Amino acid sequence: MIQATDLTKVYGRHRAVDQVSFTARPGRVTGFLGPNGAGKSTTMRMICGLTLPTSGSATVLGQSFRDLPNPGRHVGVLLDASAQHKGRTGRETLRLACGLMGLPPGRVDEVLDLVSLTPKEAAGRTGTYSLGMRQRLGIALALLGEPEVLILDEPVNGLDPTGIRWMRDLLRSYADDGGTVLLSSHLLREVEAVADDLVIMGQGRVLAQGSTEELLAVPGTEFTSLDDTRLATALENAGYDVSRTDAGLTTSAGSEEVGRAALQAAVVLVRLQPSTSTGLEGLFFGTTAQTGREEIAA
Ligand SMILES: Nc1ncnc2c1ncn2[C@@H]1O[C@H](COP(=O)(O)OP(=O)(O)OP(=O)(O)O)[C@@H](O)[C@H]1O
Repeated sequence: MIQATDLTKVYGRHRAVDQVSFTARPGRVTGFLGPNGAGKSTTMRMICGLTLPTSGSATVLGQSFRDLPNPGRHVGVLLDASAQHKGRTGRETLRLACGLMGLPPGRVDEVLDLVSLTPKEAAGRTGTYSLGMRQRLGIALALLGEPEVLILDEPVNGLDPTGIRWMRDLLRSYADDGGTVLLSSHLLREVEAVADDLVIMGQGRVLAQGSTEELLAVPGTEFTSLDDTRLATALENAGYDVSRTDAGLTTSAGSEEVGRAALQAAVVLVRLQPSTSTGLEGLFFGTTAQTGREEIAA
């Protein structure tokens, strides 16, 4: 469990993170989303005790990160995949971390296998690694101590499609086994595919949070008819909102009300169905439109 309570970070006159509160629960993947500069990394760094909050607090497994004894055994952290010593090999990096955490050296081969780094790759210096290989090593380090909580900042950056699928399966089974995952990413569709809960940030604040299902559910009805203008007017006159989408018209009215309005207006309905989700992309761009940042790739 991760609990952030009113976390705030002010740099000079800039409120990088402004009263951010959320809970990431065990058994669930919590997706942490927001455009560049929204404050995701700063929030994660405060949770991990690497950046001191201006105000507010965060706990991991009920304690502040800094108070956790042997934190690597409880919390696996990947904040910057490039942070490793470039002159060391992947295997040396893991062996060193094993020693620090008091783990048997055999654990190195287990995690190398888990993240699919070959013995040859593990023998190479991390300075020569591709971004994808660095991410895999970062994940190996995070998983090394078999922690109950994972905090991962952009872990799929640099991974190829197979790697992205692998990461999704890994996080899913980790959460299904009772682990807590906090995952930030710009890859919206990936987050949509794996996250049970979402926290969406913009300009340092939480703009929306809740279960993915709940946040993506769009109430209302989609329809097409032989006279959309006439039917839309009938629905608007009855007090419902109507908007045009690529697929036809969407209204806040339920199916039955649309059917009745079509009957009264003598319009033939061609298609009538509950609104399908606009997807995370729609929610994301909708909730962060005010920030004016649109460079997030799907
Ligand atoms: N050490 C620092 N000193 C001053 N400003 C900082 C510092 N670290 C972050 N910021 C600012 O805080 C804001 C939030 O940055 P942060 O890196 O947390 O955002 P982010 O959501 O992780 O963005 P990205 O997706 O681009 O990584 C930005 O405006 C950034 O410039």
